[in-house]
Amino acid sequence: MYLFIYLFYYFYFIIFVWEVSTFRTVCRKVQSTLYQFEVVEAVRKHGVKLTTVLTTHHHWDHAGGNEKMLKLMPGLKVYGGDDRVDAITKKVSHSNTFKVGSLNVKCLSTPCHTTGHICYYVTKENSTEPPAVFTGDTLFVAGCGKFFEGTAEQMHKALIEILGRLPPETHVYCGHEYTVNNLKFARHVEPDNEVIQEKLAWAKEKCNNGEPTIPSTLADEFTYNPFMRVKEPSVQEYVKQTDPIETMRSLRKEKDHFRVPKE
Ligand SMILES: C[C@@H](O)C(=O)SC[C@H](NC(=O)CC[C@H](N)C(=O)O)C(=O)NCC(=O)O
Repeated sequence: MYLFIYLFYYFYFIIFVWEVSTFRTVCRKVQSTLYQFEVVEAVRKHGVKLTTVLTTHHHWDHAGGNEKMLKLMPGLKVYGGDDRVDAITKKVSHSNTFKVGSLNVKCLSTPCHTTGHICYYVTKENSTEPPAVFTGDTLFVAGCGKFFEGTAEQMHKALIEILGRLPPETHVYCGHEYTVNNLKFARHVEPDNEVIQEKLAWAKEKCNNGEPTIPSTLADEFTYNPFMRVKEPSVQEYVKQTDPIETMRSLRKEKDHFRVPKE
Protein backbone atom coordinates (compact mmCIF):
# COMPACT_ATOMS: atom_id res chain seq x y z
CA MET A 1 0.00 0.00 0.00
CA TYR A 2 1.39 3.40 -0.67
CA LEU A 3 0.34 6.54 0.94
CA PHE A 4 0.54 10.04 -0.41
CA ILE A 5 1.58 12.61 2.07
CA TYR A 6 1.28 16.03 0.61
CA LEU A 7 2.25 19.25 2.18
CA PHE A 8 0.20 22.16 1.02
CA TYR A 9 1.79 25.53 1.47
CA TYR A 10 0.06 28.54 -0.01
CA PHE A 11 -0.14 27.69 -3.70
CA TYR A 12 2.43 24.94 -3.79
CA PHE A 13 2.26 21.26 -3.23
CA ILE A 14 5.10 19.12 -1.99
CA ILE A 15 4.05 15.54 -2.46
CA PHE A 16 5.56 12.47 -0.89
CA VAL A 17 4.75 9.03 -2.09
CA TRP A 18 5.33 6.92 0.98
CA GLU A 19 5.61 3.24 0.18
CA VAL A 20 4.54 1.78 3.47
CA SER A 21 6.09 -1.69 3.05
CA THR A 22 9.56 -0.36 2.42
CA PHE A 23 9.13 2.96 4.17
CA ARG A 24 10.71 4.63 1.22
CA THR A 25 9.51 8.01 0.28
CA VAL A 26 9.46 9.66 -3.05
CA CYS A 27 9.31 13.37 -2.65
CA ARG A 28 7.76 14.75 -5.79
CA LYS A 29 9.08 18.25 -5.53
CA VAL A 30 10.94 20.54 -3.22
CA GLN A 31 11.25 24.26 -3.65
CA SER A 32 12.98 26.99 -1.74
CA THR A 33 14.79 26.64 1.55
CA LEU A 34 11.62 26.91 3.57
CA TYR A 35 10.31 23.77 1.96
CA GLN A 36 13.39 21.75 2.80
CA PHE A 37 12.57 21.97 6.44
CA GLU A 38 8.96 21.08 5.73
CA VAL A 39 10.22 17.99 3.93
CA VAL A 40 12.79 17.03 6.55
CA GLU A 41 10.21 17.50 9.30
CA ALA A 42 7.66 15.35 7.48
CA VAL A 43 10.25 12.62 6.85
CA ARG A 44 11.20 12.64 10.54
CA LYS A 45 7.59 12.72 11.72
CA HIS A 46 6.60 9.77 9.55
CA GLY A 47 9.77 7.83 10.26
CA VAL A 48 10.49 7.20 6.59
CA LYS A 49 13.62 7.37 4.46
CA LEU A 50 13.59 9.92 1.65
CA THR A 51 15.35 8.27 -1.28
CA THR A 52 14.08 9.93 -4.44
CA VAL A 53 12.98 13.32 -5.77
CA LEU A 54 10.89 13.41 -8.94
CA THR A 55 11.22 16.86 -10.49
CA THR A 56 8.70 17.59 -13.22
CA HIS A 57 10.51 20.60 -14.72
CA HIS A 58 13.30 23.12 -14.11
CA HIS A 59 11.28 26.12 -12.90
CA TRP A 60 12.49 27.53 -9.56
CA ASP A 61 9.22 26.69 -7.79
CA HIS A 62 9.66 23.00 -8.65
CA ALA A 63 13.42 22.44 -8.64
CA GLY A 64 14.69 25.37 -6.59
CA GLY A 65 15.18 23.34 -3.44
CA ASN A 66 16.96 20.34 -4.96
CA GLU A 67 20.51 21.58 -4.24
CA LYS A 68 19.84 22.16 -0.57
CA MET A 69 17.88 18.92 -0.27
CA LEU A 70 20.81 17.00 -1.65
CA LYS A 71 23.07 18.65 0.95
CA LEU A 72 20.63 17.76 3.72
CA MET A 73 20.25 14.20 2.49
CA PRO A 74 23.34 13.09 0.53
CA GLY A 75 22.70 10.19 -1.84
CA LEU A 76 19.25 11.33 -2.91
CA LYS A 77 18.32 10.46 -6.48
CA VAL A 78 16.99 13.52 -8.33
CA TYR A 79 15.12 12.62 -11.51
CA GLY A 80 14.33 15.15 -14.22
CA GLY A 81 13.93 15.43 -17.95
CA ASP A 82 15.92 18.61 -18.49
CA ASP A 83 19.57 19.55 -17.92
CA ARG A 84 18.26 22.79 -16.39
CA VAL A 85 16.84 20.86 -13.43
CA ASP A 86 18.97 21.81 -10.40
CA ALA A 87 21.04 18.98 -8.87
CA ILE A 88 19.73 16.42 -11.34
CA THR A 89 21.32 12.99 -10.88
CA LYS A 90 19.15 10.93 -13.26
CA LYS A 91 18.20 12.38 -16.64
CA VAL A 92 15.08 10.68 -17.97
CA SER A 93 13.02 10.77 -21.17
CA HIS A 94 9.70 9.48 -22.48
CA SER A 95 8.78 5.91 -21.51
CA ASN A 96 11.78 5.47 -19.19
CA THR A 97 10.78 3.36 -16.18
CA PHE A 98 12.34 2.76 -12.79
CA LYS A 99 11.35 1.44 -9.38
CA VAL A 100 11.25 3.05 -5.98
CA GLY A 101 10.83 0.16 -3.55
CA SER A 102 7.96 -1.78 -5.09
CA LEU A 103 6.53 1.30 -6.82
CA ASN A 104 6.79 1.41 -10.60
CA VAL A 105 7.45 4.84 -12.07
CA LYS A 106 6.99 5.59 -15.77
CA CYS A 107 8.24 8.89 -17.24
CA LEU A 108 5.90 10.70 -19.62
CA SER A 109 7.42 13.50 -21.69
CA THR A 110 4.92 16.37 -21.97
CA PRO A 111 6.78 19.33 -23.49
CA CYS A 112 4.92 22.65 -23.73
CA HIS A 113 5.00 24.51 -20.42
CA THR A 114 8.71 23.75 -20.66
CA THR A 115 10.51 21.71 -23.29
CA GLY A 116 11.81 19.21 -20.71
CA HIS A 117 8.63 18.68 -18.68
CA ILE A 118 8.15 15.13 -17.40
CA CYS A 119 5.02 13.74 -15.73
CA TYR A 120 5.52 10.69 -13.49
CA TYR A 121 3.01 7.82 -13.59
CA VAL A 122 3.20 5.65 -10.46
CA THR A 123 1.71 2.18 -10.07
CA LYS A 124 2.19 -0.86 -7.88
CA GLU A 125 1.64 -4.49 -8.89
CA ASN A 126 -1.18 -6.40 -7.21
CA SER A 127 -2.36 -3.27 -5.45
CA THR A 128 -5.94 -2.14 -4.98
CA GLU A 129 -4.66 1.46 -4.89
CA PRO A 130 -5.45 3.46 -8.05
CA PRO A 131 -2.46 4.65 -10.11
CA ALA A 132 -1.19 8.19 -9.57
CA VAL A 133 0.25 10.70 -12.02
CA PHE A 134 2.32 13.73 -10.98
CA THR A 135 1.58 16.34 -13.63
CA GLY A 136 3.58 19.36 -12.44
CA ASP A 137 2.58 22.38 -14.55
CA THR A 138 1.16 20.43 -17.50
CA LEU A 139 -2.25 19.41 -16.15
CA PHE A 140 -3.85 21.29 -13.26
CA VAL A 141 -7.23 20.56 -11.70
CA ALA A 142 -9.57 22.21 -14.24
CA GLY A 143 -6.69 23.83 -16.12
CA CYS A 144 -3.30 23.47 -17.75
CA GLY A 145 0.08 25.18 -17.70
CA LYS A 146 0.98 28.21 -19.80
CA PHE A 147 2.65 27.46 -23.11
CA PHE A 148 5.97 29.06 -22.16
CA GLU A 149 8.13 26.77 -24.31
CA GLY A 150 5.70 24.95 -26.58
CA THR A 151 2.65 24.92 -28.80
CA ALA A 152 -1.04 24.05 -28.73
CA GLU A 153 -0.19 20.91 -30.72
CA GLN A 154 2.17 19.79 -27.95
CA MET A 155 -0.28 20.53 -25.13
CA HIS A 156 -3.01 18.67 -27.01
CA LYS A 157 -0.70 15.67 -27.31
CA ALA A 158 0.25 15.93 -23.62
CA LEU A 159 -3.30 16.24 -22.26
CA ILE A 160 -5.34 14.18 -24.69
CA GLU A 161 -3.00 11.63 -26.22
CA ILE A 162 -0.67 10.94 -23.28
CA LEU A 163 -2.29 11.81 -19.93
CA GLY A 164 -5.84 11.41 -21.29
CA ARG A 165 -5.16 7.80 -22.26
CA LEU A 166 -4.09 6.70 -18.76
CA PRO A 167 -6.67 4.71 -16.76
CA PRO A 168 -9.63 7.00 -15.93
CA GLU A 169 -9.33 6.21 -12.21
CA THR A 170 -5.76 7.55 -12.11
CA HIS A 171 -5.31 10.12 -9.34
CA VAL A 172 -3.93 13.45 -10.58
CA TYR A 173 -1.42 15.31 -8.39
CA CYS A 174 -0.60 18.67 -9.98
CA GLY A 175 1.91 21.35 -9.05
CA HIS A 176 -0.20 24.29 -7.94
CA GLU A 177 -3.44 25.11 -6.16
CA TYR A 178 -5.18 27.01 -8.97
CA THR A 179 -8.43 25.07 -8.87
CA VAL A 180 -10.85 27.86 -7.89
CA ASN A 181 -9.49 30.30 -10.49
CA ASN A 182 -9.38 27.57 -13.13
CA LEU A 183 -13.01 26.62 -12.45
CA LYS A 184 -14.08 30.26 -12.74
CA PHE A 185 -12.58 30.25 -16.23
CA ALA A 186 -14.21 26.87 -16.97
CA ARG A 187 -17.56 28.35 -15.87
CA HIS A 188 -17.00 31.29 -18.24
CA VAL A 189 -16.37 28.83 -21.10
CA GLU A 190 -19.32 26.53 -20.26
CA PRO A 191 -21.85 28.50 -18.17
CA ASP A 192 -24.43 25.67 -18.48
CA ASN A 193 -22.11 22.93 -17.22
CA GLU A 194 -23.52 22.01 -13.80
CA VAL A 195 -20.55 19.81 -12.95
CA ILE A 196 -18.35 22.93 -13.07
CA GLN A 197 -20.71 24.81 -10.77
CA GLU A 198 -20.72 21.97 -8.26
CA LYS A 199 -16.94 21.50 -8.42
CA LEU A 200 -16.38 25.24 -7.95
CA ALA A 201 -18.57 25.29 -4.83
CA TRP A 202 -16.67 22.27 -3.51
CA ALA A 203 -13.26 23.80 -4.30
CA LYS A 204 -14.13 27.10 -2.58
CA GLU A 205 -15.14 25.15 0.53
CA LYS A 206 -11.91 23.16 0.50
CA CYS A 207 -9.78 26.28 0.15
CA ASN A 208 -11.75 28.09 2.86
CA ASN A 209 -10.94 25.14 5.13
CA GLY A 210 -7.26 25.31 4.20
CA GLU A 211 -7.46 21.92 2.50
CA PRO A 212 -5.98 20.98 -0.89
CA THR A 213 -8.20 20.22 -3.88
CA ILE A 214 -5.93 17.39 -5.05
CA PRO A 215 -6.01 14.67 -6.08
CA SER A 216 -8.61 14.73 -8.80
CA THR A 217 -9.01 11.84 -11.26
CA LEU A 218 -8.55 11.82 -15.01
CA ALA A 219 -12.20 10.82 -15.38
CA ASP A 220 -13.22 13.91 -13.39
CA GLU A 221 -11.00 16.21 -15.48
CA PHE A 222 -12.87 15.24 -18.63
CA THR A 223 -16.10 16.53 -17.06
CA TYR A 224 -15.00 20.08 -16.15
CA ASN A 225 -11.52 20.91 -17.49
CA PRO A 226 -11.92 22.94 -20.71
CA PHE A 227 -8.43 21.97 -21.90
CA MET A 228 -9.42 18.30 -21.60
CA ARG A 229 -12.78 19.05 -23.31
CA VAL A 230 -11.51 20.54 -26.59
CA LYS A 231 -13.63 18.07 -28.57
CA GLU A 232 -16.84 19.15 -26.84
CA PRO A 233 -19.20 21.24 -29.02
CA SER A 234 -19.92 23.58 -26.09
CA VAL A 235 -16.22 24.38 -25.67
CA GLN A 236 -15.62 24.72 -29.42
CA GLU A 237 -18.63 27.02 -29.64
CA TYR A 238 -17.14 29.31 -27.00
CA VAL A 239 -13.94 29.84 -29.02
CA LYS A 240 -15.69 29.63 -32.40
CA GLN A 241 -13.44 26.79 -33.52
CA THR A 242 -14.19 23.29 -34.85
CA ASP A 243 -10.72 21.75 -34.58
CA PRO A 244 -9.54 20.46 -31.16
CA ILE A 245 -6.01 21.88 -31.52
CA GLU A 246 -7.26 25.29 -32.65
CA THR A 247 -9.67 25.13 -29.71
CA MET A 248 -6.70 24.42 -27.39
CA ARG A 249 -4.80 27.39 -28.87
CA SER A 250 -7.72 29.78 -28.51
CA LEU A 251 -8.56 28.60 -24.98
CA ARG A 252 -4.98 29.21 -23.82
CA LYS A 253 -5.00 32.69 -25.31
CA GLU A 254 -8.32 33.45 -23.61
CA LYS A 255 -7.13 32.11 -20.26
CA ASP A 256 -3.90 34.13 -20.44
CA HIS A 257 -6.02 37.31 -20.54
CA PHE A 258 -8.89 36.16 -18.34
CA ARG A 259 -9.72 38.50 -15.45
CA VAL A 260 -10.77 36.20 -12.62
CA PRO A 261 -14.06 37.41 -11.09
CA LYS A 262 -14.25 37.72 -7.32
CA GLU A 263 -17.16 35.28 -7.05
C1 LIG B 1 7.42 30.07 -13.65
C2 LIG B 1 6.46 29.51 -12.64
O1 LIG B 1 6.15 30.44 -11.70
C3 LIG B 1 5.19 29.03 -13.30
O2 LIG B 1 5.15 28.74 -14.47
S1 LIG B 1 3.80 28.87 -12.27
C4 LIG B 1 2.57 28.21 -13.38
C5 LIG B 1 1.86 29.34 -14.11
N1 LIG B 1 1.26 30.23 -13.11
C6 LIG B 1 1.05 31.54 -13.35
O3 LIG B 1 1.29 32.06 -14.41
C7 LIG B 1 0.51 32.37 -12.17
C8 LIG B 1 -0.91 32.83 -12.40
C9 LIG B 1 -1.91 31.71 -12.04
N2 LIG B 1 -2.92 31.60 -13.03
C10 LIG B 1 -2.63 32.00 -10.74
O4 LIG B 1 -3.83 31.77 -10.71
O5 LIG B 1 -1.97 32.42 -9.81
C11 LIG B 1 0.84 28.75 -15.05
O6 LIG B 1 1.20 28.01 -15.96
N3 LIG B 1 -0.46 29.07 -14.81
C12 LIG B 1 -1.51 28.46 -15.61
C13 LIG B 1 -2.68 29.39 -15.79
O7 LIG B 1 -3.69 28.99 -16.43
O8 LIG B 1 -2.56 30.54 -15.28
